[in-house]
Amino acid sequence: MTDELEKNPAEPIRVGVLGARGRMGMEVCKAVDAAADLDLVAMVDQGDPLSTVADAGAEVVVDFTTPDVVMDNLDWCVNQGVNAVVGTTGFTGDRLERVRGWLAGKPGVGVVIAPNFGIGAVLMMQFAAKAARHFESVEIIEQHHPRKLDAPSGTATHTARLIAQARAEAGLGPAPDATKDEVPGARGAEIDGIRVHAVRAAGLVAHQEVLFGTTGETLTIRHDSLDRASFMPGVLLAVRAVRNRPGLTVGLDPLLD
Ligand SMILES: NC(=O)C1=CN([C@@H]2O[C@H](COP(=O)(O)OP(=O)(O)OC[C@H]3O[C@@H](n4cnc5c(N)ncnc54)[C@H](OP(=O)(O)O)[C@@H]3O)[C@@H](O)[C@H]2O)C=CC1
Ligand SMILES: O=C(O)C1=N[C@H](C(=O)O)C[C@H](O)C1
Repeated sequence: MTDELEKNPAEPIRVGVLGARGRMGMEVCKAVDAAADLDLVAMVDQGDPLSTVADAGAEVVVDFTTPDVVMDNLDWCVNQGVNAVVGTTGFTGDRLERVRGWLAGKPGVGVVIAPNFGIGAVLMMQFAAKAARHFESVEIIEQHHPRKLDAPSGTATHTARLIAQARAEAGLGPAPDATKDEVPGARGAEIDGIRVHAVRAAGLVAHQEVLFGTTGETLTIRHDSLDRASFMPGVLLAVRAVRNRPGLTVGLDPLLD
């Protein structure tokens, strides 16, 4: 039995990375390269043809590009029958529906899209959703490095949606707020009725606070990614799982259960 296993070791998963020269892409290439059960077969960035991925026989593509290009990348992957793990932001409900539509025509293909691959960040969102029904007030403050292209963050948007859903299920109305917005934007953006504030400052990586308030008490749930290495255990978990999860998986939560 041991001999058999030694003669036929499981084949490494062949992985291609899109956005390979970006901040996250470089970290993913390093993590995939260091994993014995994964084989980094393609590194694609702006200007490189996507066919590089197919030519290299990638079974799983990891996409950390930009919201502008990720849908075309994903459409291509699904069409080619390549599984995808996507960290790129910008996934509205409408976009997710389009991805589901593509996957309906390719039943064997799996796609995992997660707004945040940090295990602590996933827990922070779960804790926030759990706390939401107990507090009349809630605001989200996300803080990121100043080279981030989008605001608010995908994580903040996802958290706001989870909180709004929990508040609706608990029968909570809008959070109390008598303030008149003297300067547009002073009270932040509103996502599903939840206020979201985006801070950009040098020195930051990716951070989020969810501030809850009710009579005589507040609760702050905070998560800090201090290094992009924090996202790698979640990315690798998804890379290893996606081939066995046909269809669309949104968020890392089902992979952690
Ligand atoms: N889900 C999660 O856990 C996380 C998600 N993110 C998200 O990931 C995305 C990337 O973030 P980050 O790495 O910081 O951004 P970067 O700008 O550093 O990286 C994006 C890379 O994608 C490249 N690119 C642009 N267009 C294409 C294309 N068509 N094909 C291949 N590559 C392309 C860019 O090239 P060029 O610079 O030449 O345009 C760049 O090298 C963002 O949406 C961010 O919010 C980030 C961290 C964690
Ligand atoms: O751009 C980033 O850096 C990050 N993007 C993701 C987001 O928008 O939520 C995840 C994390 O916050 C880092």
